[in-house]
Amino acid sequence: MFERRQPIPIGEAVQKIMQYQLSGETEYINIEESFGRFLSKDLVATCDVPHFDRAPYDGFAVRAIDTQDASQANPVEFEVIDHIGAGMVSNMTVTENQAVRIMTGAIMPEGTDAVVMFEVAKTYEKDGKPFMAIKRSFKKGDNVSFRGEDAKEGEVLVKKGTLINPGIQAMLATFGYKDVPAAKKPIVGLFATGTELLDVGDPLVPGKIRNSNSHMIAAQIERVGGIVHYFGKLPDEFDTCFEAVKNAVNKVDLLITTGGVSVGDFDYLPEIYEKLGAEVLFNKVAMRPGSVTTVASHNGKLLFGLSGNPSACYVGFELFARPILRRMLFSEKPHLRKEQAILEVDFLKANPFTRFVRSSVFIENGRLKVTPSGLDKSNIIMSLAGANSLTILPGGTRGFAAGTEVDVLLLEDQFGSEWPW
Ligand SMILES: Nc1nc2c(c(=O)[nH]1)N[C@H]1C(S)=C(S)[C@@H](COP(=O)(O)OP(=O)(O)OC[C@H]3O[C@@H](n4cnc5c(N)ncnc54)[C@H](O)[C@@H]3O)O[C@H]1N2
Ligand code: MOO
Ligand SMILES: [Mg+2]
Repeated sequence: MFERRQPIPIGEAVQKIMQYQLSGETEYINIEESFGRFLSKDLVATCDVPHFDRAPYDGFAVRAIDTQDASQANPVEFEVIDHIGAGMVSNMTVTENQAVRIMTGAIMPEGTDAVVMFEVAKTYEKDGKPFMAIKRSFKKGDNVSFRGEDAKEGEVLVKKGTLINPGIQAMLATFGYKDVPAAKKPIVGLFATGTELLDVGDPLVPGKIRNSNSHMIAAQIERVGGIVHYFGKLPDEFDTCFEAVKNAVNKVDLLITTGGVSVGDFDYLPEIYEKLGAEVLFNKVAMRPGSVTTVASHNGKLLFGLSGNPSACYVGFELFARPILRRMLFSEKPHLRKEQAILEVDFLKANPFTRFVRSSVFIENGRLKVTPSGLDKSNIIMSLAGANSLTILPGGTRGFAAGTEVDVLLLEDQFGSEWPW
């Protein structure tokens, strides 16, 4: 029997999902493997950096007080009593008019409080002993890199949930994090449903198409930070699909299917959820594409029934599956980052529902601009390639003229947002 569905607002649908406090887990991984992972604990400075006062230049470590009378007319002379490079420690204590020849990175010798760069010192020997003279004065602290100037012990430097980038790798190493607390990657199960589906290597035959959704979503899952567990494709047969879904749920943290969620005669996902005894959170959302996106919960797991239509599937994943996965990766801003951009071209389709247009944002003269990345229909694949954003065009409108300021969700930005709608 044909079932008429009641669409719910997008924000409500997202909230219904986010109410499931799926918590992330920590695993300690070797720093060598941590690039591109998410921190599961705040990164705290375990020591001051640097942890000793040091020279930032090659030159001479001196006592500033001994330089105060130096001028063009009155060079001041220093006896050079030691010579150290980075990693070496002088055991001399510098007293009046003495200096230590010091290289960048070396610890400041006892008694010294300023560094004279080679460029401003004249070096010579007297009675076989090294000396240097300067014609200007220095203040205490001149050319010294102080203990703790980079970071202070105990400081929280990076929040949990942050993607580990090369700079964070440097921090982790600096603070001795041989083992890095990282968010365990959520395992996302994936089925593509559809009797029409061929594998990538199969030749085309009438009525059948190659399964592109599972390859697309696999990449989306990885982009978000999860691990894909692809269970394969399923024909539109109730019993086969029911058994497959039932067996898969317990093997993964979250299960995604594509196709078979609408009201067609071979769309079995709604009945599968019913037979499983799953609680359907929603089965229609006031949006385009992806209106048929259905999400259910079963045994504490979320089941995402994404549309079979490629663009609808793509958008459904980004709006509904991404945030809960990012939450499992400890993110405090798990949603797509929202920004404003200027619409570059007219978009004249009337919008009964809020529309998420696959689009391409770019910066021109310091302004964020956006243009659709191709045809805007939910069965379209090609517009996805150039999409780095989704333009949000609110429902109940008759289209938008070029030059209008619109909201965009950035697909490849790691900053995220707390709650964009
Ligand atoms: N009477 C109605 N018909 C439809 C409605 C509706 O409200 N009333 N909604 C339409 C909308 S909107 C969408 S979106 C689709 C959603 O359909 P399903 O999610 O049930 O998906 P399927 O029927 O299985 O497939 C739809 C379409 O996508 C192709 N497909 C499926 N899987 C893949 C894949 N893995 N790779 C590439 N392409 C795939 C499939 O061949 C179909 O062409 O329903 C509308 N109908
Ligand atoms: O769910 Mo359909 O994708 O609205 O276009
Ligand atoms: Mg269908």
